[in-house]
Amino acid sequence: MAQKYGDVLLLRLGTRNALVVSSFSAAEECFTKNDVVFANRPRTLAGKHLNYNSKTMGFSNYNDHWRSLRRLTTLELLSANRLLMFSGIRHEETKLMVKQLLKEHCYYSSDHDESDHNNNNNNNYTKWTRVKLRPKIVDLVFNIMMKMIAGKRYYGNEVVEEEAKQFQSIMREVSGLLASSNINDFLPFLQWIDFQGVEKRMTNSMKKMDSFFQSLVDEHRKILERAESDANGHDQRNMTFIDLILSLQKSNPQEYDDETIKGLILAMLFAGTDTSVITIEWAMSLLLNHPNAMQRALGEIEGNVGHERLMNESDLPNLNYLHNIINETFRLFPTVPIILPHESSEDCNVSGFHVPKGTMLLVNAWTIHRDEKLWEKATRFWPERFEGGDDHTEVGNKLLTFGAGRRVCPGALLGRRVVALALGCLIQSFEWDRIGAQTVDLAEELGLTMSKFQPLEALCKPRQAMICTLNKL
Ligand code: HEM
Repeated sequence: MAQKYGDVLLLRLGTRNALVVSSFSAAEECFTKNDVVFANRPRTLAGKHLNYNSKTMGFSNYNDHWRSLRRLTTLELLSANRLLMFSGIRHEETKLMVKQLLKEHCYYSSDHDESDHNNNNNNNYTKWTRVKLRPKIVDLVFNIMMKMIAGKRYYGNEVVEEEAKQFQSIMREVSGLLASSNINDFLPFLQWIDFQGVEKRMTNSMKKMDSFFQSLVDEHRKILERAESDANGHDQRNMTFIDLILSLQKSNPQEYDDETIKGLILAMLFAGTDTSVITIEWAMSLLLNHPNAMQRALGEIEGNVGHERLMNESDLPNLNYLHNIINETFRLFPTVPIILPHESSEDCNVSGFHVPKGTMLLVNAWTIHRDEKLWEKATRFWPERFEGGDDHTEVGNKLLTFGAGRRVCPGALLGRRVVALALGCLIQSFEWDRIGAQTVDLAEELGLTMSKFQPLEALCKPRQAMICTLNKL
């Protein structure tokens, strides 16, 4: 049964109600006036398994504990100060991605030999080559996350082969299962159809993942203990997220137990990787279809950074147009088109509707981001619309890319940095073009996250002005 009132739809799905919100004003009402009521997440099949115990940060069924876990995440792990400590990792990994692209996709022209290359002859690389960008970005983002979490890289070169293979296989398995359980999560009355199959496979995969994460925690615990018993008592390594929570565990073992650490690793990997990868791919696709915007972004980077070095995070505050491109990408292709479900903990009122306790809230960010009443020329890619403001301006606030209210994404700052750094370095280092005259197809793949249906393939070659710098990376 369904009741509709303006852009708000109340569905009764068996024992479950869902409130579907497609207007900014109704969404605002849910996340401001009713923020406390909608602070919980519903119990979903994926959530149940992405959940070590009732405490785990992330997706569902941890409603009693989310406040303390959010505090840990936002204040201890993903705060601006803490992120600054890890900026070296992000810079190093982005540099490695650029280096790898250069190695795999750039050739010497036939009339130059290796010595030209060594002499940094600027005419060496003249050929356009085809690049499948998504695998490169996946490697980059996973490596950044796992370096910050555990000090390990599992993709590309310089990895411990066996461990990396195991990690990659577990990630593939769990991602596949999460994708297959999504429809059941949104339409719970369908769960009986494949409930047994999906649930059984999920239990097995989660066991594998649990033991993998436990071995990481044990390894870090041993290293910390060894460092403490060392005569100097100095640990020379860079701290990782696991180390940071293990040190909190000492003073508060009940709050920060191993289950919490594993739950946090899991939440960060599943909430923080796909989302950033998808955004970078959409942004590059949009820029290929709008070469003038690409040119303007390049001009801004060249003006602020030059050609003598690869851009880094300290350049980001000067690159307004790059941020405008990213905001416009977030607007047109929000990675999480329907914001992760919230649930009402008591009866409330939204846009004149009586919403019963236990109703699942589904906010349609995709529709709101393309609402003509809210955005001038709403379907047009026009980064300039964000000019003269930042995310706290009126326009910026209409973006629901990271959700809103108490459960707003705690990784927004990190996500934005990773996207901006990767995109900026790709624009600065390489020339990009479409394959053929056709524009890049912007069809979307349906799912909990909204990736590009056709993975992006493009032509690339190093920028002449950057060759010297790139050869030195
Ligand atoms: C472009 C990048 C990203 C996008 C678009 C994105 C988007 C979102 C959205 C829409 C939500 C739901 C918010 C709500 O329900 O109101 C969310 C939640 C979450 N995100 Fe992100 N995210 C990104 C990056 C990250 C990163 C890098 C991390 C962590 C390392 C992260 C961790 C989380 C977690 C843990 C939650 C659940 C929060 C809770 O339930 O309280 N996200 N994200």
